[in-house]
Amino acid sequence: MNAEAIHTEVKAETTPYFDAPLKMSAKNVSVYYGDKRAIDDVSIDIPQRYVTAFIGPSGCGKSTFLRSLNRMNDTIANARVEGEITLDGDDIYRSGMDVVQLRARVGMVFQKPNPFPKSIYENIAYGPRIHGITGSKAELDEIVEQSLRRAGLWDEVKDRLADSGTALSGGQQQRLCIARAIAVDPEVILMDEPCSALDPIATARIEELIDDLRSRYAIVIVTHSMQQAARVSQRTAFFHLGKVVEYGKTSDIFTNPREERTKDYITGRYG
Ligand SMILES: Nc1ncnc2c1ncn2[C@@H]1O[C@H](COP(=O)(O)OP(=O)(O)OP(=O)(O)O)[C@@H](O)[C@H]1O
Repeated sequence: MNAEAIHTEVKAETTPYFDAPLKMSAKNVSVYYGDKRAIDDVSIDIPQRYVTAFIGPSGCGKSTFLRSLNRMNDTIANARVEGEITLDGDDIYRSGMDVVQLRARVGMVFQKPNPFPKSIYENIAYGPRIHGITGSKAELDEIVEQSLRRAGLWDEVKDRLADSGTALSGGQQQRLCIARAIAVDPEVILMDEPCSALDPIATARIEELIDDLRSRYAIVIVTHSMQQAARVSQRTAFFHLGKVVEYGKTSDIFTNPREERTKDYITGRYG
């Protein structure tokens, strides 16, 4: 293999920003709501087994961009995505892409915990069942237990799996939603301000959980809390007015930002 071929191969497997395997890549992505451009020509790579935080002032497009990573914007009538987003090199917007399957591979956890109004067990079992992941009841039981264990909820709910998911505390509900995302064996988990409705203790548990989960998944988290971004993420992208102003190692973004606008934001001069 010549030097150029080796270089190309390495580039294909790692992000240009970091020496980490690449999971998703967005190139020249713009997102419109009708005529309004909410995301303007964003290119960013999401590495495997890292937590990537999206920070930035309200309305700068973090959630819009996050939703474009699993085509959740498709559910918004006037939203339109331009550019290319790949998952393991495969264009997720290509024709013929199975969007239901994509959303299992790239799961999502929302700001407000949203368990189904069903039992704790059914909240987890529903996804594997509709995706045909499992055949027997014993296998399904196993997936339910394992997902709840990974989400750090098993010990609290193992004796009440038939109770309604909505009867749990807010923090438990959010861990249930994380368990529900895990149950369909995702590769990427998108989290849109997952702690904003939680108290500090429940928040700390979710943050610990995120840290545990990153050994298996690529995680992307939108957060308004810079302390949270600094605590849980290894990579941070600073969004402003629909653009990514700066993207890099979290420690660099918070201690040594290159851009004046990043510095202003992290020092609380605006936002
Ligand atoms: N469904 C929608 N229809 C029209 N405009 C929208 C829609 N959703 C978001 N927008 C607009 O797109 C821009 C980006 O919004 P977005 O929610 O992505 O920002 P954000 O950075 O996540 O904000 P926040 O931190 O407040 O949640 C904003 O101007 C917002 O008003």
